[in-house]
Amino acid sequence: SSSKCILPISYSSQIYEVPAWLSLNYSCTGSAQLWEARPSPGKGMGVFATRALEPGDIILEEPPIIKIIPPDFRDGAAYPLSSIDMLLNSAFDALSEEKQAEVMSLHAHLTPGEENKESANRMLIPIFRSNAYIVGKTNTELGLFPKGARINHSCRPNSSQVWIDKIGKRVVRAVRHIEEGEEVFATYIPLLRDHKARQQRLDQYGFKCTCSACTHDRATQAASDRRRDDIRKAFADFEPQLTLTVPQSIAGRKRAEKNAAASEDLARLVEEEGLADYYAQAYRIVALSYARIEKWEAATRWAHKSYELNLAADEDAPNTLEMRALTEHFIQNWNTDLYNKSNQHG
Ligand SMILES: C[S@@+](CC[C@H](N)C(=O)[O-])C[C@H]1O[C@@H](n2cnc3c(N)ncnc32)[C@H](O)[C@@H]1O
Repeated sequence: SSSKCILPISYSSQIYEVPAWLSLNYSCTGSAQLWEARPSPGKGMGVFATRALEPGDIILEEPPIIKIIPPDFRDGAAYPLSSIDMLLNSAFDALSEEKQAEVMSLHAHLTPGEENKESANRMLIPIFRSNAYIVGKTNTELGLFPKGARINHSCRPNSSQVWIDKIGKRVVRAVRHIEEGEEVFATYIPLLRDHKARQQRLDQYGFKCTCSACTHDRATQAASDRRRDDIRKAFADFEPQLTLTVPQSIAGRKRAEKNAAASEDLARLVEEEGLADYYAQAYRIVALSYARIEKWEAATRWAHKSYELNLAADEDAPNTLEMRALTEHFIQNWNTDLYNKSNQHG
C-alpha cells in the first residue's frame, strides 16, 4: 500500500522522562511496507525486513496471480508436472500483459532438458516448480505469489505462511524476532527430515542449502538430524494417546505420567531445534498429556500457549477453534478442582 507512518521527533527518555509509548506522537495512515526485495548474496533476490519484527507480525499478504487445481495432487510428493501444463497455459494466457511480465520475471531453475526454451509458455513449468506454494481450503491447489516468491528458503525459517481462505490470500508472518535489515526465510519443504533428505527435496530448486541447520560442523548437523528424527517419531508415537480419556488402572496412570514428562521433552526439543511451525502442535500434545493425568493447571497453560500461536496464524482454522475449546474445558476442570480442594480444607 502507499500508506506511511510519520515519526516527527526522535524519542529520548532522558528528555521526556515518560514511557516511550506515551511520548510517541506519530501519525499513521495504514501500515508501511515492512519488507523489501533486493539481492541476497549467493541466492538471487531475497526479501528483507525494513524494520524489526516480532513473532506474529504480518510481513506481507497477497492473493495468487495464478491458481490452479492440479489433478491427482498428492501433498508431500513432487506434483505431476505434465498434467498441469495445460492448466498453467490457459491461466497464464488469461492474464493482462503486465501480470504476464510479472510472472515471467520470477526466478526459474531449469533442468538440463529445459534450457534454450524460447516461448513464455515453455517457461511456465520451471517458474511454477521454483516458486509455487500449496494453497486452498484442502491444500490441493497450487498458487503463484509474485511478492512472496522472492522469499528464500531456510530449514530453520524465521517466517511462516498460511493460506487464509476467507480473504483468498497467503499471509506471511514472523515466527521469531527479526532484526531490521535481516533476511526473511520460509521453508519450501517439510522440515522433520534429516539434512540429506531435505537436500534431496531442495534439488528441484537447484541450490545447496546453506542455512544454519545445514552448514554447521558435522557434529552439530548430526545433532540437528537426530533432533528432527526424534521429533518426527515422537509426534507419531503420541498420536494414539491424544484423547481426553483418563486412564483408570494404576499402570495406565503411571504410563500417562511418564508421557506427560516426555511430552514436555518433545516441546523443548522442538524449541531447541527452532522449528516454530511445530510449536503449536507440540504444545497441544503437552496440554492433552497433562489432561490425561488431570493436571488441569498445566493442561490449561499449555493449551493456551498452543491456542495463541494458532490464533496468530489463522483465527478461523480448525486447530484454533479446537485449542480454544480445550483451553475453556481445562479451565473449567481446574476451577472445579480448586473449588473441591477449598471445600475439603475449609
Ligand atoms: C522461490 S525463489 C526465491 C527467490 C529467488 N532468490 C529470486 O531471485 O527470485 C526460489 C529460488 O531461489 C533460490 N534460493 C532460495 N533459497 C535459497 C538458498 N537458501 N540458498 C541459495 N539459493 C536459494 C534458488 O535459486 C531457488 O530456485
